[in-house]
Amino acid sequence: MSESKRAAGRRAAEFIESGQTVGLGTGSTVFFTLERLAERIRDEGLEIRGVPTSIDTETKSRGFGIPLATLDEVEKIDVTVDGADEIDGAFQMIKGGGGALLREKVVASLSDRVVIVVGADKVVERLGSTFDLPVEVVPFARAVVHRRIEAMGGQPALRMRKDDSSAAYLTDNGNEILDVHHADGIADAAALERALHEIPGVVESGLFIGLAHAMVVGEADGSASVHERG
Ligand SMILES: O=C(CO)[C@H](O)[C@H](O)COP(=O)(O)O
Repeated sequence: MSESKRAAGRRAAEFIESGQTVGLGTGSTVFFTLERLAERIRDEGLEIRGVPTSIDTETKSRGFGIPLATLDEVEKIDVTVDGADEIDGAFQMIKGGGGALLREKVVASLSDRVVIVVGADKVVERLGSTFDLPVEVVPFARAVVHRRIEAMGGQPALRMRKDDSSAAYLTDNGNEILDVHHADGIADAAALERALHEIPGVVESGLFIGLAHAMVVGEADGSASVHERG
């Protein structure tokens, strides 16, 4: 599993060129991109500035010595490398397993090119078949959003912290996440995305439609293949 993530993450770092502003996604696959970018900065003098999509990525990037910028300091992003929880043949994705979906979507929307790095197990025929859809919600409205999503046929579950505090997980933005199960998967991701955004209290959904330009798929044998969206 981590060998496929490593292969994809490191391969994507090879596409980055000096002078670029680079969106830095979140997760265990992107970790390997950060690792390889740090090597290239050290060994080749690669000059980039990274825009992190989470506090976790910011911390890791600083540890690797990658120069960083905030969205206040950049007008656009040349290329973003990010992971996904599922991606289908049309390059539609479920993201947000790591809770960073809102910042990830903002950064992706500002990027000329978005490269998704995944292990082969993340490529699916139908979104929602292996992973529940994260939806970021304002805590005040959580119960209302929960009921609205249930009425739409989803089965939401409040994401909890992984310690024993019995407290709800909070995103970097102070919001909560409902992980929504769809028993038969998601038939029409674009329609669901539109419907979710019509619910007051929904901050963002983990459906990423039309945002990815390429995907790098890593395999357990350490190889990786690059696929461009048609
Ligand atoms: O969307 C994300 C975080 O919000 C991640 O990109 C996604 O969860 C994939 O993570 P990993 O590379 O650890 O499997």
